[in-house]
Amino acid sequence: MAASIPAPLRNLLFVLNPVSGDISKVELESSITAYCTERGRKARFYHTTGQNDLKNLRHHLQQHAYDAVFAAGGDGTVSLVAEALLNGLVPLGILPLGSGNGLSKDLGIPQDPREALKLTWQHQIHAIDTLQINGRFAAHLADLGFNALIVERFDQGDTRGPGAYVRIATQEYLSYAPATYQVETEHEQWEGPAFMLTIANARTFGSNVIINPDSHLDDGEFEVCLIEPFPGTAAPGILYNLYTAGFDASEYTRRLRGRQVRIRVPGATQVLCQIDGEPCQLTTPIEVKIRPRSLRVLVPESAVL
Ligand SMILES: Nc1ncnc2c1ncn2[C@@H]1O[C@H](COP(=O)(O)OP(=O)(O)OP(=O)(O)O)[C@@H](O)[C@H]1O
Repeated sequence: MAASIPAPLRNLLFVLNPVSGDISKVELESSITAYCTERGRKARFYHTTGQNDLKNLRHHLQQHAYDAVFAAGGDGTVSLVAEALLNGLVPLGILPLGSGNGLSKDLGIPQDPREALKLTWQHQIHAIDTLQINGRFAAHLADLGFNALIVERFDQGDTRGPGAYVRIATQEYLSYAPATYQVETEHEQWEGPAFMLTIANARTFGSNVIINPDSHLDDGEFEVCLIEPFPGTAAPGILYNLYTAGFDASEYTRRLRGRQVRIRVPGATQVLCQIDGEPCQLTTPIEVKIRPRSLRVLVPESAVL
């Protein structure tokens, strides 16, 4: 992946989600300010509210000039800031504060937010692909099927963290009824029932599940990763594969690749989806398109994407 040698980023905006992570945002703001001031950078802060954040952030970015905008929050905040910066020259930085932090992991960004602050003065800038899913923005991973259901239940629940996610997944697994999908790329077609179907721009979920090994964020294509219904006896092997970059090793998994994909769900006009960790309903057929190299991102100097 080609990287450009960046000019120093002096004027920085930090978009903070006050409710993500269990770190004090007051302390975080003062440590960011101190860190930036020591290095001749100017830090400003923008707080999300959970209401009209995209529209309001876009308006703010039209009124002010920044050299980089950092998302300080979980996957939802990262996706929000990424969408606001889409197709522009200003790069996205990430201070991971959520429970998953998927895109930051795929970009090789340190998971300690104070370590990630180094990106303000030591970084490479890369341009990565993003996706358009029924007109909605996606930077990382989206799902139909089982994982979308778990993300929705998790979102509705009071408890956070990996433990809550595993508990919900275990409860839902026993009664889950897979839907049938028809997937059509510009190269091939596939039809059948699927336990889950991941629309993958990236490689790894925040849970460290590697759903799309050997993929690249700037290759101008994305993958549809399918896990077909499997007997309980196959579950440990599939799980092992998912944590060891062996997605393709199972007879119950397959991947399709393309720049444009249409997904039909016979009998359903609306389906539950999760996009970058946020649940939503999508009208069928679902149309997915790649936006090649449409987002500039800050990554550590040592990162290999
Ligand atoms: N001030 C706020 N009050 C309530 N909700 C907010 C506020 N700001 C943002 N949100 C909501 O927070 C969600 C995004 O959260 P985010 O993903 O950043 O953190 P998280 O859920 O803790 O992390 P993760 O997605 O990694 O689990 C969005 O649904 C957004 O609408």
